[in-house]
Amino acid sequence: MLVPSKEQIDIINTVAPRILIEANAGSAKTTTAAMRIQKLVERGVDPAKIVALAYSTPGVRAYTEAFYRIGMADAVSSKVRVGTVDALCATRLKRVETEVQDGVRAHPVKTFERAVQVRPYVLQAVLRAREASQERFANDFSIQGTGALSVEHLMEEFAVLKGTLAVPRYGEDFRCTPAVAAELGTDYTPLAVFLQYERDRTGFANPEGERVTFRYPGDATYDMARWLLSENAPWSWDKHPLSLGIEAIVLDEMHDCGWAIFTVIRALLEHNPGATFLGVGDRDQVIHAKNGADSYFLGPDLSRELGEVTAFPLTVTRRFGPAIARPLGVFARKEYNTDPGHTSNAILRLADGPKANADLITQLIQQHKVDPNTLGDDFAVLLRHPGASVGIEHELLLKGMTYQTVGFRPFLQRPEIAFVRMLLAIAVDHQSKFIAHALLEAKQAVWEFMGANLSVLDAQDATDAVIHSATEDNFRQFVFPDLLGAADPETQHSIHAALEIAASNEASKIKDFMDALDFNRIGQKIYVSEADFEEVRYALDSLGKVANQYTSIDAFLGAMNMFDHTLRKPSAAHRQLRLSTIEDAKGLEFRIVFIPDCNKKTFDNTSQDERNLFYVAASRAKELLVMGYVQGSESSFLKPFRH
Ligand SMILES: Nc1ncnc2c1ncn2[C@@H]1O[C@H](COP(=O)(O)OP(=O)(O)OP(=O)(O)O)[C@@H](O)[C@H]1O
Repeated sequence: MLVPSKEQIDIINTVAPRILIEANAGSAKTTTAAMRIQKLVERGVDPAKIVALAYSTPGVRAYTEAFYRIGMADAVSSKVRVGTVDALCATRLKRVETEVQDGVRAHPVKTFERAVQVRPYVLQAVLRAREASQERFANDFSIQGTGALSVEHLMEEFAVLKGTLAVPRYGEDFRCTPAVAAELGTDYTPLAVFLQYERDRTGFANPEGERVTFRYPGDATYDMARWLLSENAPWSWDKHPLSLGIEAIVLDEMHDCGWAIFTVIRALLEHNPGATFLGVGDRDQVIHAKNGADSYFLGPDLSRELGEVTAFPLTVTRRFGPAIARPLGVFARKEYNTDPGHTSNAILRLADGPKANADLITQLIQQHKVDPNTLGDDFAVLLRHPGASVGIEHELLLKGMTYQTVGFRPFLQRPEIAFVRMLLAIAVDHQSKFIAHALLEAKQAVWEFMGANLSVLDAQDATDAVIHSATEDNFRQFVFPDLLGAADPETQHSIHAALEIAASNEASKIKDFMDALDFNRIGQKIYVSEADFEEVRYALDSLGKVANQYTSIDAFLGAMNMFDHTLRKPSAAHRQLRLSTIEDAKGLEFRIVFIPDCNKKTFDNTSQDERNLFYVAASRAKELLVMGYVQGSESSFLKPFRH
């Protein structure tokens, strides 16, 4: 059981209605928030009337772990309404939207999780916005052609426009002009496409009022926030969706809060009179700046927005000792106090390539006597790029070690890898079969990468049905040739060429096979974000290196099928080594943290986001932080850890 410090006791007991804590990573912010929730319950507040919100899913997990750490009874922790702000908004809006009106129940709004699902809508909006701009701003509309190559950039702009709530906050005078776009910090083209996309998404032109067709992550918060600011909200004021009888609102990851989230929080406070507020954050952990996060909300102006806010300090880092805190403080240029009795260690280790990284992982597990039963909770490998995981995963499998991936799929479940495996299997007529799950993923991947009609909204459903039902033999013999026949001539050409090369069954030809496949061109049609595409290129490149280690393509495919069996055996997460993205480790902590590839190429010091990602990763370790690097290529971020 944790004994609260004097600073924590002050926070737990204060009667101040609005509280803000800005403090370093590991300084017990989430734990203190959990302690305060516990105290409120002891004082008689119904746990079901407490909402504990976070920006991200890992932030939500951090609450659960903090509840456990402080020994909160299950009967209490299971009642507290824990979730992301976006999930809360989605649930509340669903209530409004599926309400029976005039005897008719409205259709539920679709939820899209993947960029590829909204891509056709973005492309459609590009066409329509260009048409609409012909009259007055034809010269300012900069996207030529279909806009396929601009989708990534457009979606980034959309995320900022939504997170900052820029358009609804502009007021009545808003017009879509180059001048207004500049005022909002964007350009005319993305603004025009954004407005069109939103019109299509929300059914804005519908005379009976808006009818939202789909939501992408962040949209529920955006819809809730913009309706809160408008006079045409789809709810009546006596049935306000945020009027929940809540008595306390806690917001973790407040550093990721932008105007959209803030507007929802402010409305929650307004519509739940008497509810107290506790916000916690650390501005060095902003890794979602591109979604409109604004450190304004951690500053003194918060009082202007919410009424008097009392700031409380948490000045001592509890997670790790001086050996990690001192260099981390130098890195983040801030003071880092620790408990001097807390021993921890930060070390740099040479590790060049997947085998060296996998060897280091197993060595660390042995040296530090990590209990196999709690491996997943005690040891985390935090990756800047999931694509970098392919080689490491393969080496771990060769050692007979299984693992879990957090924030990305295991390499054999990556669509681009499933696609390549299926093509290779067809090329060499490989006889050992895909296991059921892997087969479905491979068939879907082939369709996705070869689907000629991605911009047709309904095509996916129809094709999905065919693909679901095809056996592997049927798929290879009939569906695949059909898909190939329907693909564009360039795709046909590159796939034919690639299949011909792979037919030799020589593993050394894999590189030529990949080149012929020309994934750069195929992928351009699929990936919305250049960063995603980079990951995919990296993953395929690594797969090529993996395949090269086998005597033939046949042998490689056989091994992959075997690994599929091993990996898909159910096993408890806490027993499996955790390979996680840094984003997905936010708010969490582990006894040992290993950050591979702390090289210039991986952490290149180009943006604040990049620095903050390293800060988040390095501040997750309780006892031992290990940073791997390649001689002569190390990132400048390691400097403070050298002395
Ligand atoms: N009173 C206490 N005594 C000892 N350890 C404590 C105390 N309070 C918190 N801790 C420990 O401090 C560590 C960090 O806590 P927590 O995760 O709440 O920090 P945080 O500030 O939310 O971190 P981050 O911003 O990195 O997510 C945890 O291991 C927790 O158990």
